[in-house]
Amino acid sequence: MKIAVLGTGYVGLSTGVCLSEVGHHVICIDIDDQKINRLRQGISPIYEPGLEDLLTKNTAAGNLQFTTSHQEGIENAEVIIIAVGTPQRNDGAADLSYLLQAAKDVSAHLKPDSIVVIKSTVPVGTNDYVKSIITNHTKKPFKMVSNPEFLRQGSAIKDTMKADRIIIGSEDKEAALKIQEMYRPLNVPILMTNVRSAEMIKYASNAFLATKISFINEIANLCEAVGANIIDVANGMGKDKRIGEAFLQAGIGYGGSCFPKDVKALLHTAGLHGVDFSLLRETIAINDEQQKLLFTKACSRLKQLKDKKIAMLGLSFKPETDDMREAPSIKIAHLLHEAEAKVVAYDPVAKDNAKKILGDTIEYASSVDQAIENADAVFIVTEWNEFKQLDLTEVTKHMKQPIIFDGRNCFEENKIRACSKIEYYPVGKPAIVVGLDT
Ligand SMILES: NC(=O)C1=CN([C@@H]2O[C@H](COP(=O)(O)OP(=O)(O)OC[C@H]3O[C@@H](n4cnc5c(N)ncnc54)[C@H](O)[C@@H]3O)[C@@H](O)[C@H]2O)C=CC1
Ligand SMILES: O=C(O)[C@H]1O[C@H](OP(=O)(O)OP(=O)(O)OC[C@H]2O[C@@H](n3ccc(=O)[nH]c3=O)[C@H](O)[C@@H]2O)[C@H](O)[C@@H](O)[C@@H]1O
Repeated sequence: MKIAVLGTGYVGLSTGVCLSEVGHHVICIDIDDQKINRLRQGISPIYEPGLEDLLTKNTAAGNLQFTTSHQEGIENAEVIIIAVGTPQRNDGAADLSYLLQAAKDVSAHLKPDSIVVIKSTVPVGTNDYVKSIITNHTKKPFKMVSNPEFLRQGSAIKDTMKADRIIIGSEDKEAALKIQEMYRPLNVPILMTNVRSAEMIKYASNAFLATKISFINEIANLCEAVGANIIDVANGMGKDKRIGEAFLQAGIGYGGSCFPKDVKALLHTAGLHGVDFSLLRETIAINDEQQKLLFTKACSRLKQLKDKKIAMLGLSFKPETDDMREAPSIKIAHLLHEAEAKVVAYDPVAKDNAKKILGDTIEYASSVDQAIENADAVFIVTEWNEFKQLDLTEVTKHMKQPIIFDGRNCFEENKIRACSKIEYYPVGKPAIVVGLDT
């Protein structure tokens, strides 16, 4: 099948690469010529395990092309997948400006009877709106399908090739069947729905997962207050199949390019329709507080943060990505900066993106050792494997005070107790102090 994909972000690129891998002819279009130039050289503009290999392989095989020309990309495509960004507007609603421009780009070049697929996350009703825009710009017949995406950054290729489900929303049976056919080689369960249900499934899924995280974070805070252990509690809850083990990891709140914006967008949609979705307001409020947790704990332990050296380990919103969008590290760095602490951060891959947001409010180390040297405290912000494997005895030896605030519960109790001197503050578990009087 000949497929055009608009947008080479996480979603467009992963989709394009995976569809080419299963034998389709894919041309990816982006308005960013630097991205397209890099992609043509086989360089991925994002850090995503496994992506570059498939990119090089399928480009060499001639299944995968890149262009900045909408005409070149769209004019021969049977299926046109729109995967442009839908960021957050100031009022919480989804900003559809990229999508609307993409719709115009599509209408200018589509060939008759092609299928336009919206993969971007869009509020209920947007597919219908886009359909009316394309109809206003072209007389050529076309069909629309809503096909939201559920991949996670850091495992985008695996999530696409082995998805739990594919949602195909359309009022047109023939178009739905053609998209089902396009995905058949992936051998993934497919659910056909109407367009509005497909749009809602995406937001409901993200909002539910975000709420699950806020719930477990509140339970963790309560565990700390009553002396319970969140790891055991989450384990015990997760064994119940109705609850499930996934997304019960307590920490310092969710971040990323989607949960924060999608929860707010759903709340906005609810408001527009007179539904008071107060649960989502709480999900957001709990998350905002949770992102301050390490700072609050450090204030209460160290009293005065002015001129204290804090080593921040991790900047990206989660491991295996260099994405800094809505990362908890941003709020933490701002709070520490306001408190006049000296922050030295290390992240295996997110340094360049972090610099664009945090500038010189913090310093950037090029290794863990450099960050922790003479630090008054370490904040573990992202659970990179590199940090989980740290030798805590070595780490604490190089610090001014052996105090660790672990926002991601990276270490087992026996590893911490093996240190000769440490003060270790996890999330939702009792603090551990070894070899010190506090
Ligand atoms: N990042 C993720 O993990 C996931 C994102 N989504 C949703 O997918 C959509 C895309 O997200 P990302 O891939 O993260 O976006 P992104 O913002 O990283 O990339 C979007 C790309 O689209 C390009 N673009 C904008 N207008 C264009 C046009 N008219 N023609 C061609 N290219 C154009 C931009 O230059 C950019 O490279 C969003 O709606 C997002 O909510 C859904 C599931 C997962
Ligand atoms: O719509 C999207 O963009 C995507 O959003 C999330 O994917 P992603 O943002 O890549 O990352 P997640 O692995 O879901 O993590 C999101 C945030 O939640 C946090 N999290 C996750 C799981 C958990 O148990 N605890 C927890 O605090 C992570 O640290 C991270 O900050 C969803 O998991 C994807 O299904 C969805 O497609």
